[in-house]
Amino acid sequence: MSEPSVKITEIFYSLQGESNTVGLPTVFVRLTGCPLRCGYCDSEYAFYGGERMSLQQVLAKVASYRARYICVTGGEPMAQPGTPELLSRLCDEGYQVSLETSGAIALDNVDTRVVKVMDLKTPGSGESHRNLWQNLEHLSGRDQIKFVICSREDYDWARLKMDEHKLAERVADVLVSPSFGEIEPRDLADWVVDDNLPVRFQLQLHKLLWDDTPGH
Ligand SMILES: C[S@@+](CC[C@H](N)C(=O)[O-])C[C@H]1O[C@@H](n2cnc3c(N)ncnc32)[C@H](O)[C@@H]1O
Ligand SMILES: Nc1nc2[nH]cc(C(=O)O)c2c(=O)[nH]1
Ligand code: SF4
Ligand SMILES: [Mg+2]
Repeated sequence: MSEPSVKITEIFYSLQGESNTVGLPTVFVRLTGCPLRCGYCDSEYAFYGGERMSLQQVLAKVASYRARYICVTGGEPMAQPGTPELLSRLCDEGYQVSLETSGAIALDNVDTRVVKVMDLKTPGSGESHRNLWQNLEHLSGRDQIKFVICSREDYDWARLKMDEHKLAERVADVLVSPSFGEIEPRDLADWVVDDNLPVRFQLQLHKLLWDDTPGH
C-alpha cells in the first residue's frame, strides 16, 4: 500500500494552551478541514486550503522541534483517513501524543496510546446534534472530555450530561472552558465553585499570552 498522506494547515511549536497538559512545550499538527461549523470556532482558517504532506514529511517536521509532547488538532483531524496511522506513527517515535477532536467521527480506530481530548459540543456551539455518544465507549481513564460553555444554559446542559453519563468517573478530567469572548470566565468559575462540580476549569493560555495569533 502507498504511504498515506494528510492535508496540513500548520505545524508549530508553542505551549499547550488547553487540556490537562496546559503549559507544557508542545508541537501542534493542525489538519485541514472540518465537517462542523461551531459558532465560536477560533480555527476557521483551517477549514480550507492546506498542504498535502506524506506521513514521513510530517514526522520529519515534528522531529525538527525536538519536543516530547505532540498535539494533533485541526480542523477536525478525524475527518481525514490518514489520521489514525499518523497518530500511531507518532506514538511509535516515542512522543506523548494527544488528539483534539469534536468526537463527531468514530474514535474506535484511534491508537490506545493516544490521549483523546473529546469536545462534547454544547447547544451554544450550534453543533450538539453531531455528538456521537457511542464514542464515550472508546474513552479510557487516560482521556479527557471538554465542554466549551457559551452561556448558563450550556453550563446546566453540561452538568446534566455529566450526571446522565457519569462522565467524571470515565475519564481523567472533565474540562470546562469559557467560549472565548462570549461569557465572563469568572461567571463560569463561580458556577463551578458554587456547585462543587468535579471538573477542571481552564482558560486558553495561548490566547492570554499571544492573543489569537495563528501559529501559537
Ligand atoms: C479548534 S478545535 C480543533 C479540534 C476539534 N475540531 C474540536 O472541536 O475539538 C480545538 C478546541 O478548541 C476549542 N475552541 C474553538 N474555539 C473556541 C473558542 N472560541 N473558545 C474556547 N474554545 C474554543 C474547541 O471547542 C476544541 O475543544
Ligand atoms: N498553544 C495552543 N494550544 C492549543 N491547544 C489546543 C489548540 C487547538 O487549536 O486545538 C491549541 C492552539 O491552537 N494553541
Ligand atoms: S469542530 Fe472544532 S474545528 Fe470544527 S468548527 Fe467546531 S471547533 Fe472548529
Ligand atoms: Mg486553537
